[in-house]
Order: sequence, then structure tokens, then C-alpha cells
Amino acid sequence: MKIALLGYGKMGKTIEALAIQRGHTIVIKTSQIDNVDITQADVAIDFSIPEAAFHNISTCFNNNIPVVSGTTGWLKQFDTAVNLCHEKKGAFIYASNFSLGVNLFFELNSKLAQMMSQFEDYKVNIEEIHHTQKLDAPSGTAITLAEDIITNQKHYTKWSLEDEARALPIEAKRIENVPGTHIVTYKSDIDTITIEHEAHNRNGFALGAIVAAEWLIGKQGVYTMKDVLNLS
Ligand SMILES: NC(=O)C1=CN([C@@H]2O[C@H](COP(=O)(O)OP(=O)(O)OC[C@H]3O[C@@H](n4cnc5c(N)ncnc54)[C@H](O)[C@@H]3O)[C@@H](O)[C@H]2O)C=CC1
Ligand SMILES: O=C(O)C1=N[C@H](C(=O)O)C[C@H](O)C1
Repeated sequence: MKIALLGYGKMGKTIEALAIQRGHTIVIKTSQIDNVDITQADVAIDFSIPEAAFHNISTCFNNNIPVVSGTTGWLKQFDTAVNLCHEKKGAFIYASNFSLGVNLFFELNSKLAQMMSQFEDYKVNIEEIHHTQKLDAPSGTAITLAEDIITNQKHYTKWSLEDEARALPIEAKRIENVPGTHIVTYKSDIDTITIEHEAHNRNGFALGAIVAAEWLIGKQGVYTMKDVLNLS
């Protein structure tokens, strides 16, 4: 397939290398979608910056190009993007994390949250660790984990980076060269239960985004990685 890369930073370059290995062609690599003819591509993959994601995605809908977005930190505009996708009969997948491992971890996190909901002695917290160039905090993945926990129990009504009543605490750490680590901990006076996902590099995120793009071509509507990976 002919791929447009919207954003050619760490992820754009990793996707390029893996996409070529899988027999695809990169026809556009840009940090300014308004300067290119997006209709040359069969599909667009957006890994850009929070301020650019919505414009990139809506430009794809307006030109009938299926779009996969992994950019985090722009979700206030997500519902508008979904509505525009339906209006334009477009095709769209957003995921806070495209790796197979993290998507399995999301399933495990939801199941654990369901089990823990009846045991109020355990307090839960999330820790995420990323490289120092990351623009947003907490990570999109940590937000997905938090929202899935909040959905599955009654104690927490929101998540927060601060210490707040009834808020599930998220701690965001920035350490040189860490691709992405997420840790969910349940702690009581008696013991601790921890689940952790550690990315060793960016290949899992990139491969997941390419697989999502391959899957999306020829479809119409808004999908998630659960659809792509056939999970639950
Ligand atoms: N969903 C997932 O699986 C993953 C998501 N991410 C997210 O993807 C995004 C990009 O991550 P990285 O590649 O590590 O960042 P990066 O900073 O290495 O690359 C971002 C690129 O976007 C470019 N850019 C700036 N303005 C732009 C515009 N208007 N349109 C298109 N590109 C523009 C920058 O020049 C830069 O090259 C971040 O939001 C990050 O959180 C990163 C890894 C995995
Ligand atoms: O910025 C990153 O690098 C990553 N961003 C995503 C996020 O915010 O969750 C996914 C991954 O953890 C790497």
C-alpha cells in the first residue's frame, strides 16, 4: 500500500523502516499536510504532535483517505473527529498505544480492575515512564489504563497527576531514552499486586500501526485496536 506519514520523527522513521520491510511504499513524509497532495496515498499514518493531529486527521477525512493516528494529547477533539469521520464516510483508527503487548495489557488491566472492585483495602495507582522528549503527561496509554480502571470500580471518579480525593493517581516520570513503561499497582497493608508492561524499543508501536493501516483499507467507520486484533 502507498502510505503517507504525517509526522516524520522517532515514530515516523520507525514506521518507514518496518513498512518497507513489509513491501509497502512511503509516498509522503511531512510535517505540514497542507503542502502535500494527500490523495496520492492509500492510507495516512499520523504520529505528529498534539496541536497538529486533529487538522491532519480531518484533512484525511475531507480527502477520503483512511487514517490511523497514534498521536497522544489531542483527545479533547476526539469526539469532533469521530463525528466528522461519520459525516464524511471516512475510515479512522486511533489508539493511545498500537503495540500488541500493550493491547493485551489493556485487557489484563480491565480484568484485574473488575476482580479488585470488591476489595476496598487495596488502593491502586499508575506509574508511567517515558523519554525526556515526550510532550504530553500523563501518557495516552496511562490515561487509557486509568479510564478502564475507573469504568470497572466505584471508588475513583477521575484520574489525576495530583493527590486529590477520589482521583486515581498517575505518576509520570521522564528518564532519558525510555521508550515506554507502564505499571499498575494495587497496594494494601498486607501485600502488593503489580502488573507492568515495558517496551524495549518502538518496533511494537510501529508494527501495530502498520497492521492497523493494512486492516483499515477498504473499510468505513471508526475502529479500535480491539477490532484489528479481534480482542473481546
Ligand atoms: N499510539 C502509540 O502507539 C504511540 C504514540 N506515540 C505518540 O506519537 C506522537 C509522536 O511521537 P514521536 O515520533 O516519538 O515524536 P517526535 O517528536 O519524534 O516526532 C513528531 C514529529 O512530528 C512533526 N510535526 C510537527 N508539526 C507537525 C505537523 N503539523 N504535522 C505533522 N508532523 C508534525 C515534528 O517535526 C516531529 O518530526 C506523540 O504524540 C507520541 O505520544 C508515540 C509512540 C507510540
Ligand atoms: O511518546 C511516546 O514515546 C509514547 N507515547 C504513547 C503514549 O503516550 O502512551 C505510547 C508509548 O507509551 C510511547
